[in-house]
Amino acid sequence: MSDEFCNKCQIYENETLGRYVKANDVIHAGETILLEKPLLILPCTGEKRCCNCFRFALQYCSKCSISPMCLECQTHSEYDCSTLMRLTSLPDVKLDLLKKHLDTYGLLRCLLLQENPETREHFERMLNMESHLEKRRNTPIWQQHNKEIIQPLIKSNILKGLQMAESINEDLLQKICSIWDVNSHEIRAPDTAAMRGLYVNVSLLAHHCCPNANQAIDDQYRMKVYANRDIGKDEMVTNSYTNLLLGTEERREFLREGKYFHCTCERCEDPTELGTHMSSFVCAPCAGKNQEGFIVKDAASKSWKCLKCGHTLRNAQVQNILEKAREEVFHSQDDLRRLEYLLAKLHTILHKNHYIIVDLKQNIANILRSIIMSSLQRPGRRLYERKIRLCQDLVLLLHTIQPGISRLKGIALYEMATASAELYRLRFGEKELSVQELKEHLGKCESMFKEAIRLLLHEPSETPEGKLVKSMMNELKDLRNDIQLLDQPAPEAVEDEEENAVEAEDEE
Ligand SMILES: C[S@@+](CC[C@H](N)C(=O)[O-])C[C@H]1O[C@@H](n2cnc3c(N)ncnc32)[C@H](O)[C@@H]1O
Repeated sequence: MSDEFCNKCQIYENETLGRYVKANDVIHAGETILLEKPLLILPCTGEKRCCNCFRFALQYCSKCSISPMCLECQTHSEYDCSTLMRLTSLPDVKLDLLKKHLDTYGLLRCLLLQENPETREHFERMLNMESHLEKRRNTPIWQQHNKEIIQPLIKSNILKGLQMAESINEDLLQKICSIWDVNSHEIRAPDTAAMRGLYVNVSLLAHHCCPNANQAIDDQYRMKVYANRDIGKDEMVTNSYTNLLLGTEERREFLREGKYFHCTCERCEDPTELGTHMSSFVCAPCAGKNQEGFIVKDAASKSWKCLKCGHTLRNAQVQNILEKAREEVFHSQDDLRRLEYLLAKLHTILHKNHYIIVDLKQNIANILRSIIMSSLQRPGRRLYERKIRLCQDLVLLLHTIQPGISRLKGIALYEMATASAELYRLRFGEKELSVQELKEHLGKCESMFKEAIRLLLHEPSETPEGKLVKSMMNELKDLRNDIQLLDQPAPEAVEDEEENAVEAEDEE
């Protein structure tokens, strides 16, 4: 454990969670809890990335003949290269089999941690991580790993040359694959695609669907974990293993399938998802009577029921509606008019915060962003108004599910501030706002900017969000200058005043 982590946190263990982490003392919002280097970085399943720089690999190392490399890198870890050179030159080693099954290389890299005296301790720490090996035994994922990774690696004969050859068996290899599935974190490759990193300490944090800690990865692939709100003494430190903008069933399914537990956090246990209704349906009978009723999944009976009138939906109906909605969203991608039409349609079936609606709105907001950014002329006011409304909806929702420091909220607020400032300038240009009104509105945008910066300030400086903060600070400066200029009298007003003064002097 790093010193900072040791001072701030303590590891506990119980039957439900396994190991988890609690705060030794109050950790304040924004405070760094942990900054950790990855134990190892691997590409995602089925991808071939340079083992040195992680760009896409187009060839293999000329020395060891097995490590994927890009066209620019010439070398990689000296220890790995010389060990692999020795292994690949053994008689009977089937290099083609290894190259055909790309993911064998990742597993081989894990075993090399044990070969190298300098990283042997890393190997032990990796093996000490949660694997859920027994829960996975003979499941489809077990069989897939066996077919695609483990058997090809064994049959390639390369393992026979390792010092630990005697202790390698199918269970050990399955265990390593499981550890990666349960504990690895998604990280951005240089081309912004996903890779996987293993972080020993970060992976001790338990999951929560409204976590109290955020994590971010810097340009050196270090993981920073910081408190997103004040964490009390002896409070559990939690992060999120899943996308927080999904509904309860989807989050739970992801956690059950990939992380082997049933989430019982307050958000998951509340059928209204803390009042956000991110999984609720509009009740048609209530709507017919001009009333507002929402159908939620009753936790005890597991049936879908309106909170107001008791009207029910069958599970099959719910699945059918969701499947169709998802399909329509998929087919409307990038088509603004179709997305808006679909949004209007789904609003009659799903709650305005339903996760499919939220996803649709984010799609629309992304399209509007690219229209605004690519326009040579200032886009029309309706576009800005739409953008602002979409950002407002998201910010309101995030206030509940990510009440503290939130990256998503910071970005949404920033986009709302820039679109609002543009809209007010446009309205001022059309003489709809007076100078005083424009000043007041821009003042509100300034507050939004400041809040957005506060929410993104703890992101490492070399991440896209960290870089955004820098440009936001410049934009904030410009906005403040604009507001100051509005305090100065307009040039015509100055001229009029000067003329009046001269006339007054002449009269005297
Ligand atoms: C990344 S590991 C966390 C560390 C792990 N508890 C250990 O002892 O190594 C993820 C595993 O922790 C457990 N876990 C994490 N959060 C949990 C939660 N909210 N409820 C139940 N189990 C949880 C699950 O077993 C999950 O597969």
